[in-house]
Amino acid sequence: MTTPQLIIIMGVSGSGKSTLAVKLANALGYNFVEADDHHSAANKAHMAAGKPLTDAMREPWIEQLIKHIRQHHQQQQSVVLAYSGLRQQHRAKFRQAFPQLNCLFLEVAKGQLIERMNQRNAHFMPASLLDSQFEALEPFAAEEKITLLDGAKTPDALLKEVLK
Ligand SMILES: Nc1ncnc2c1ncn2[C@@H]1O[C@H](COP(=O)(O)OP(=O)(O)O)[C@@H](O)[C@H]1O
Ligand SMILES: O=C(O)[C@H](O)[C@@H](O)[C@H](O)[C@H](O)COP(=O)(O)O
Repeated sequence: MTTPQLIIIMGVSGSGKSTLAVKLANALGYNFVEADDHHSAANKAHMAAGKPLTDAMREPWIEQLIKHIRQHHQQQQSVVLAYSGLRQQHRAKFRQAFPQLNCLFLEVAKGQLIERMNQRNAHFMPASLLDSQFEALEPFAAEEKITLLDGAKTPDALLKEVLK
C-alpha cells in the first residue's frame, strides 16, 4: 500500500491556487480540497465585510482542514489542497501532521491580483483585502522547502512545470 500524499498549493488570494490545484488533482487522480469550503460562516462574513481574519479565527479552520485531510488519507486518498498558507505557525501544523507534504507557492504581482480578483464573480473575498493578505504572509524558512512558482504563467504552463 502506498502512503497517501498531500500537495498544498499556497499563495495570497487570487494567485490561482484553486485553478492549479484542480488541474493538478485531475492530472494525478488525487482528491481536490478547497480550504475556502471549510471556513465558518462567521469567518466568511467577516472577510466579506472587508475585515481580515485574525490568527485566532484561522486556528479552528486549520484544525478542521487537517482533520478533513486525515479522513481522506485514512481512505488511502491523496489530496491536493488549495490553501493560502500565509502564517508560519499554521504551515508548521500541516508539516507536523503530514511530514511527507509538498508545498508550492504561487507568486503574482499585486496589480495582476487586483485584476483577477475583480474579474472573479460571486466570491466572498473582496480585492480590498489584498494588502492585508501580503501583511499576513510570513516569509518561508529554509526547512519549509517551499517550491516557488511564477503565478503569472498560464495554468497549463504551471501544471506542466509541477508535473515535471
Ligand atoms: N495562471 C493564471 N493566469 C491567469 N488567470 C488565472 C490564473 N490562475 C487563475 N486565474 C484566474 O484568476 C482568478 C483567481 O483564481 P483562483 O484560482 O480562484 O485563485 P485563488 O484560489 O488563489 O484565490 C480566477 O478568475 C481565475 O480564473
Ligand atoms: O487569511 C487567510 O488566512 C486566508 O488567506 C484566507 O482568508 C483565504 O485567502 C480566503 O479564504 C480567500 O480565499 P482565496 O484565497 O481562495 O481567494
